[in-house]
Amino acid sequence: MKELKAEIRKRIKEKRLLLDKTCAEKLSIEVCGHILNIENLLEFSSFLLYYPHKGEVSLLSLFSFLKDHGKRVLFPKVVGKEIIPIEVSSLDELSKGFKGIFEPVFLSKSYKPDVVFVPGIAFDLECYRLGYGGGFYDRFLSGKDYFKVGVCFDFQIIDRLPVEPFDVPVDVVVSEKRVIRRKKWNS
Ligand SMILES: Nc1nc2c(c(=O)[nH]1)N(C=O)[C@@H](CNc1ccc(C(=O)N[C@@H](CCC(=O)O)C(=O)O)cc1)CN2
Ligand SMILES: Nc1ncnc2c1ncn2[C@@H]1O[C@H](COP(=O)(O)OP(=O)(O)OP(=O)(O)O)[C@@H](O)[C@H]1O
Repeated sequence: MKELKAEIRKRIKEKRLLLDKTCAEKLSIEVCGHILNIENLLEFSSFLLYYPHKGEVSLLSLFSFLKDHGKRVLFPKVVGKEIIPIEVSSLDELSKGFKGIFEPVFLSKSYKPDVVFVPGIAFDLECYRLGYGGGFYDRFLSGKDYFKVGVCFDFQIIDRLPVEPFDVPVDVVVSEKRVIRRKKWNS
């Protein structure tokens, strides 16, 4: 299982590095457009974004949109093995933290998000996710009722990922081409 996950991580990370910056920016704007079209999304009031790292989809264009609509915007801060969501009023409040990813400087203003945008190396058609392997998001999401939006470029979606008991699927996966909702057994 571990080897299979590692092999998929390597393959997709290589593809992601091939994407040029201009193209990634254009596709990121398309992904943000699909996100804003998710039904009822703007009825939620607090949103956990992430700062793009190593070729991830950038959601930074959503930052001012959400602020202008009176929403609380949070960014993850890594403390030990945990992710702490911290409110950010301006992107100037971020500086390089864990693995060189921009994160809030101060450990203040931690709030519970309603919506969590989840970065990933790969997602599958059942909305399972593969991350860097630290288990940060698995731990953060387990047992919580956040509305979870997986965010990626379309080439990061594969048919089926190997799944372990602690893996937490997202409610919807959004790429520039697709919006995939997780099927619920009871609906
Ligand atoms: N934008 C973003 N923020 C995030 C995550 C994420 O995946 N993306 N995380 C999700 O968990 C947490 C941080 N975890 C991370 C774990 C590993 C690496 C990383 O770059 N790993 C290198 C390994 C080499 C090295 O040691 O630098 C890599 O895989 O290339 C990044 C973030 C919280 N914040
Ligand atoms: N709910 C949890 N509680 C405790 N440990 C966990 C939990 N979820 C995952 N882990 C640990 O994290 C390790 C990595 O998990 P996994 O390979 O699924 O990471 P990932 O989802 O790819 O990474 P990330 O979430 O950091 O992007 C697992 O081997 C497991 O030991």
